[in-house]
Amino acid sequence: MALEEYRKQIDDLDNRILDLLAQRMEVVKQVGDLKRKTKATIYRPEREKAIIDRLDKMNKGLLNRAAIEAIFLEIFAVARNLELPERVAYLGPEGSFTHQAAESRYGAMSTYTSLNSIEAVFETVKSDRARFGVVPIENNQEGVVQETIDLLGRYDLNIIAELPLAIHFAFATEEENLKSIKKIYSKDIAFRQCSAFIEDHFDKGVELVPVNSTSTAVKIAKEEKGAAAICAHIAAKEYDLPILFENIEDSGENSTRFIILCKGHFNEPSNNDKTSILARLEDKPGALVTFLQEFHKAKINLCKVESRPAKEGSNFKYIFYIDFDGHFNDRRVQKVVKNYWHNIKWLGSYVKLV
Ligand SMILES: O=C(O)C(=O)C[C@]1(C(=O)O)C=C[C@@H](O)C=C1
Repeated sequence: MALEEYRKQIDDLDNRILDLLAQRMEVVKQVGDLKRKTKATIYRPEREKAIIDRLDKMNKGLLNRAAIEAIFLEIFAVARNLELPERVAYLGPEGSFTHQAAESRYGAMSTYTSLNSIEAVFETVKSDRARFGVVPIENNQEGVVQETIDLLGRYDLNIIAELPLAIHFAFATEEENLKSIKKIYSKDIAFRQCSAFIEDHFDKGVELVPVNSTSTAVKIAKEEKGAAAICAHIAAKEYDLPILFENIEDSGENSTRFIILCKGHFNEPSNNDKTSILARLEDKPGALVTFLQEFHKAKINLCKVESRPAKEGSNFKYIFYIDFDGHFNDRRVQKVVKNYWHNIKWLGSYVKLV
């Protein structure tokens, strides 16, 4: 068949897809009306997961799960926006990895606010200037983001979803020849994670200049002669700085887990959930072991236990951030926590992705 013939077929199929999408959005609009009347929650991640699970199961075509997910997450994002435009606050600046993570979930139709600190994201969601907040909670090379854990203790917000993102760094510059590069701008952490690339391509004469974000690095490299940036792909694209090398990080397994914050939101169980809590245990020998043994006895898998010093004025020396498998409403979980009501702050139960 000639190319023109194939294209004709594609055009016909696209027309039908668009028509079906428009029909879907008509129904979504009615769901939105209903939800607004009953004050029900717009964002239902467990329902979105159930749809993707179902489509993945029935799918007989060429699409794999990742492709189905990519297409439908965008459809859900448009749908949610139609039900109620949602503002998403994230740890900026524009072009940061957090921005990339936020866009991967909320798509191109949502309204975004870039903020300068993790606390500003918490504050913005708390005071209803944004419905959702996206912040990093841990990187598999660098460990947990302690500020996020501490803020989860201080603010009454819920974790409604986790977002794992593979972190890749790009090397971007206006220079065509590496020999012309005198300065490389980036974040400290990025220099550490791309040290082999830097050693392999540059001699000691090149200056590594740490700045507060990889987007700032891109902005400077765009203006300054002889400068380059190590940055997120999205940042180089945003400021139109040519990428010379992609994926320059030392380890191919660098990933960051982000969380989505929201006020007063409770996800229904999805059958594959994770729960996050903060536990304040008494400062006496064996308190943590006894508490954790309860999980063991109930056959609940612990995913993460992090200790943080309790801040002044508290009777407790340490606060423990704990992630475990299961929904807070599960009978097994309720059995464990029932003797610890006063010690526990429930942060959220959400679909487990990591
Ligand atoms: O089923 C719902 O509750 C909807 O609002 C519809 C819909 C969808 O597009 O399928 C949209 C948003 C929710 O996060 C989940 C699903």
